[in-house]
Amino acid sequence: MIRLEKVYKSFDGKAALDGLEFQVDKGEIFGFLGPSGSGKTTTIKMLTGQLKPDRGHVEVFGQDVSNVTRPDLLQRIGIMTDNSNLYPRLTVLDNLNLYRSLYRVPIRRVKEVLEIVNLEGVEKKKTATLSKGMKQRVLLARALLHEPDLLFLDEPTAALDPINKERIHEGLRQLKANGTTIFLTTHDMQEAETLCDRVALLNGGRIVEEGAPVSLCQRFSDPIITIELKGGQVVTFENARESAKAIHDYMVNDQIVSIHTDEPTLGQVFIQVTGRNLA
Ligand SMILES: Nc1ncnc2c1ncn2[C@@H]1O[C@H](COP(=O)(O)OP(=O)(O)OP(=O)(O)O)[C@@H](O)[C@H]1O
Repeated sequence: MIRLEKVYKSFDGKAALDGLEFQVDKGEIFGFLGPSGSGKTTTIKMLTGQLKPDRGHVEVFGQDVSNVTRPDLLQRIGIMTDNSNLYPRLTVLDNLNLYRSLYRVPIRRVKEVLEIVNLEGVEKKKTATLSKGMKQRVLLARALLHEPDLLFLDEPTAALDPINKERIHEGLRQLKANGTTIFLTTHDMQEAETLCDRVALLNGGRIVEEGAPVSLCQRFSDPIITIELKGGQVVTFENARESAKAIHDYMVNDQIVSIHTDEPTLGQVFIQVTGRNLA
C-alpha cells in the first residue's frame, strides 16, 4: 500500500526526513510513532500529495506518489490530520453532506459513520458549538465517509475520553476487518500497543525500530526473572538459560508462589530507543 525508499526532506536547511524508509502492507494498522518534531506530519503530507520529497522514492497503491492527487486515487484515501477543518457555522450534517456530494456517497452512509464515531443525534448541531473531542469525531466521520481503502489518522483520539477512545478503537478494528489499511500516528503508546499490527519508531526523520508491538517489547525485554518463594523469600535470576536448573528445582519442590519476567511497555521501549519522552 505504501513504500518509502531513502526519502529526504529539509525545511530551511534543516532535515525533517533523513533517509526515511518503510513499508505498509494492505489491511494492516500501522502505527507511526515519534516524539514531537520527528517528522510524522511531514510524512503524512508527503503520502497524501501535499508535499514533495527533496529526494527519494514514495509509492502509494504501488504508484509514484505524484499520481496520488489523481481523482481515482484520491477517492481511495481518507485523511484526518490536525490541519483538517470543519465549517464552524454549518451543522454536522451539512459538513458531512459537503463531502458526501464531492465523493457521491449515499445519504445512508452519514448515519453509519456517525454510529462508528458514537455521535448519533448531533446532526443538526453547528460544529462551532461542539466540544473539541466531538469535533475530532466529526473529522473522523468525514474521513470515513467515502469508505477509503487507505486511511491516514494523525492523533485521532488525542482529545477523547476513555469511553469514546475505546469506541473509536472498535470502529478502527472493524474497518481493518473489512480490509481498510490504517496509517496511524499517536502519542498514546497504550493505544499503539493494543491497536497496531506493526509500529515504526521515528526519531530525527528516520526509523529507529520497527516491528509488531509485542516483538518489539520482547526484543527490549529485561531478561531478569523474579521468583517469589513460599515463606516470602524473593530470588532473581539474570540469565534465563543458566538459571533453568535452579528454577526447575524450585518447581519440583513446590516452592514457588509466583514467577515474573520484566517486559517493558512500548512507551518504555520508545523512551529507551529515542532517548526522548513522548509528550
Ligand atoms: N512548513 C514547514 N516549514 C518549516 N519547518 C517545518 C515545516 N513543517 C515541518 N517543519 C519542521 O520539520 C520537522 C518535523 O515536523 P513534523 O510536523 O513533521 O513533526 P511531527 O512528528 O508531526 O510533530 P508533532 O508530533 O508535534 O505533530 C520539525 O522540526 C518542524 O519544525
